[in-house]
Amino acid sequence: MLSKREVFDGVPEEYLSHKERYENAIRNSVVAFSLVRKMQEEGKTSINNYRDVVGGLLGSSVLRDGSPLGLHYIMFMPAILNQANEEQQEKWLPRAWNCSIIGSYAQTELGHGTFIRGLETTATYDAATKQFVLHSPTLTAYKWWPGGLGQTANYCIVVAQLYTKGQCHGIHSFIIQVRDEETHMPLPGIKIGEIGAKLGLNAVNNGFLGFDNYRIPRTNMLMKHAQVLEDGTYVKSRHSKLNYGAMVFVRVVIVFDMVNYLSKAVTIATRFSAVRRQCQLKAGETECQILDYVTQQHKLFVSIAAAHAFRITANKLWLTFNEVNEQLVEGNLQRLPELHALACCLKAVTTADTAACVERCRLACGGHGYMMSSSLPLTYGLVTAACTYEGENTVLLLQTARFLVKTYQQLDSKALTPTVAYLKTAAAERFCVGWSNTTEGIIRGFQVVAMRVIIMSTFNEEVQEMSRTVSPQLKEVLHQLVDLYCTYWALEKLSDLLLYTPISQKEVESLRLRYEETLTNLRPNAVGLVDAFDLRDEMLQSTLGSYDGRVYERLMEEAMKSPLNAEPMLQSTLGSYDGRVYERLMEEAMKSPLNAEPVNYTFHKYLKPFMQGKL
Ligand SMILES: CCCCC/C=C\C/C=C\C/C=C\CCCCC(=O)SCCNC(=O)CCNC(=O)[C@H](O)C(C)(C)COP(=O)(O)OP(=O)(O)OC[C@H]1O[C@@H](n2cnc3c(N)ncnc32)[C@H](O)[C@@H]1OP(=O)(O)O
Ligand SMILES: Cc1cc2nc3c(=O)[nH]c(=O)nc-3n(C[C@H](O)[C@H](O)[C@H](O)COP(=O)(O)OP(=O)(O)OC[C@H]3O[C@@H](n4cnc5c(N)ncnc54)[C@H](O)[C@@H]3O)c2cc1C
Repeated sequence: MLSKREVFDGVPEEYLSHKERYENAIRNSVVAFSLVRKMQEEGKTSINNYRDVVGGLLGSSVLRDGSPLGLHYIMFMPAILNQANEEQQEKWLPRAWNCSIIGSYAQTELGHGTFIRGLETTATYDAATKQFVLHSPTLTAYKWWPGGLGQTANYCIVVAQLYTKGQCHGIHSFIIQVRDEETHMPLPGIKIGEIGAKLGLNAVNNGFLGFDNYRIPRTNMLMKHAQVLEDGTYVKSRHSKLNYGAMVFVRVVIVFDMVNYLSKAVTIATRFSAVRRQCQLKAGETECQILDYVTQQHKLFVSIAAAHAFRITANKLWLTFNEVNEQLVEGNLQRLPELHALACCLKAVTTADTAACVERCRLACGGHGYMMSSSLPLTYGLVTAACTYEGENTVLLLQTARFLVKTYQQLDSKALTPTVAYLKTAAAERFCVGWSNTTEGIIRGFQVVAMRVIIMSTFNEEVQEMSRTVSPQLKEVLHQLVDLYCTYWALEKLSDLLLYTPISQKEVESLRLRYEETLTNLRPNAVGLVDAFDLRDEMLQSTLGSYDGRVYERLMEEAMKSPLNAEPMLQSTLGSYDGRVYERLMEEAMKSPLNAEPVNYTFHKYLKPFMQGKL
């Protein structure tokens, strides 16, 4: 098994070229996902519960900047489970599950990502041959972004506008082979490659895909929800948005992902803050730990509380997701809009907050936080991408707003679904809720704010759940975290509270004092709280956050690994753009060294043996 950082004669991956990063990612991924296959064979993971296993691997040090095989598990397989009929699942799932085919998910195009009803790729049914003809009518119709598609996947789910009998029926999903299974060469009518270097996730091998009147069998349209019969008759789905199911699933999974990244970043920053001594609280004294500064506590402690809040929320969202999907199977679509709104809101809020908190953790570590070896810049690159993919955050919050406004408009005529029932209470109190500086008082205040602006999501604290299952000592600390999280956001959103609740100036002042008291109360447990995330050094991969606190020795050891300390010069930088966006993006993509060859050597050396179960 490859050791976690030994690649290319011991050169850490930060110093690899773009092409070497990809080749290294393939080597690491086939080894890592062979473990998943071994667990499958031993019955330790199944097609319905591999999320934790794959999620753990994708967040691990072995695949620290993503994996070309990630989308296979994250979207290709869930899309088959969610949108293929039984016959199609029998045909495709076993091959996907044992990785004898590697898939991706191709929805976004050069010209469209958010407005998916505007996608340009067409799938036109030819009844004479019982085939669909896939075509990219323009450059902007090229699929752009699908993970793993550049040089790795040989199949993918393609989302295209379905035409039959001269009529367009909107976007539908198709499973399409894009490369030869033996040679890995792109099939005739397929134009494919990778899109080039990105801010982060440079091991994911995001690709582009164009079709030139490419034919597939009718039965390659995923037909669980809608169908096209042999004569071209279109049978529509019970609900037009059931085809969006794969996106809802990934939005739910992303919330769990944010818990992992936020826990990692705040562990690194808190431990470093306990080791780092800088300046004196009183002249003549020894320099104090920077963790003793209230300003440092203000930067970090709310991230500890947020990691717990997000974990509780993610678990609750996962329960809701499974409940609603069980109801969908029984034909009950009643809670689908609520699930969509929840998944949109929580994906947007947790990714935006995590990106902000990870950046704050980096800033809290001074210059050492800016080092790649701290792992904080890499973590930021990973989480900030999540604000964009799987639905850009602004757009997803608008979806939630749309649902809340609609719910409010039906407040008196329709039973409310569980997660918006608070709107009834807030409405009943006619916004004149009395203010109290308690956790419950703050939550109620936000419910009133939400009621008024109908775009704030409310924060469901699971305090009762904690009091049943934890010791008095732990309960006290967890309550401190709850208090911290609520008072932090009450102070952050003070303008709303002042506008819409009767909070008084005196109460704001005591809220501020209470906030600082809570920081002080949490200080003695801060390192213990991040130790409780139980993240091994191998996971953190950080010179600043290692458990033993040997920060400076590690910084120097890592610095000495730079080839710059052994050689005079390294690569140059790339050219800039002239404003012709799509053509320039494609021209830049074609500069990638990966696109210079039809098939990278790692296919024959690693990927093919892995897919044939010979590794
Ligand atoms: C399993 C292993 C896990 C491992 C975990 C490890 C790692 C972490 C995980 C993930 C990270 C890694 C990789 C990420 C890969 C990312 C891949 C992608 O990015 S795939 C592409 C994603 N693209 C999008 O998300 C596109 C965003 N746009 C949309 O979703 C839609 O365009 C829209 C914004 C929702 C608008 O759709 P539309 O225009 O059709 O609808 P509207 O007219 O706005 O609304 C009409 C109506 O429909 C309702 N609705 C909309 N969507 C849904 C839905 N999904 N479900 C249910 N209902 C929906 C909407 O509410 C309206 O209802 P009403 O008001 O009643 O009319
Ligand atoms: C790392 C990464 C991996 C990805 N992986 C995949 C993948 O595997 N498969 C795949 O299909 N896609 C993938 N994507 C693409 C991703 O889903 C899209 O980037 C995303 O949906 C946003 O679409 P866009 O990039 O076209 O931006 P746009 O939709 O053009 O948005 C650009 C800006 O316009 C704003 N905007 C757009 N519409 C509205 C509106 N109605 N109201 C207000 N503001 C609006 C947005 O808020 C945003 O700020 C990936 C993207 C990234 C960054």
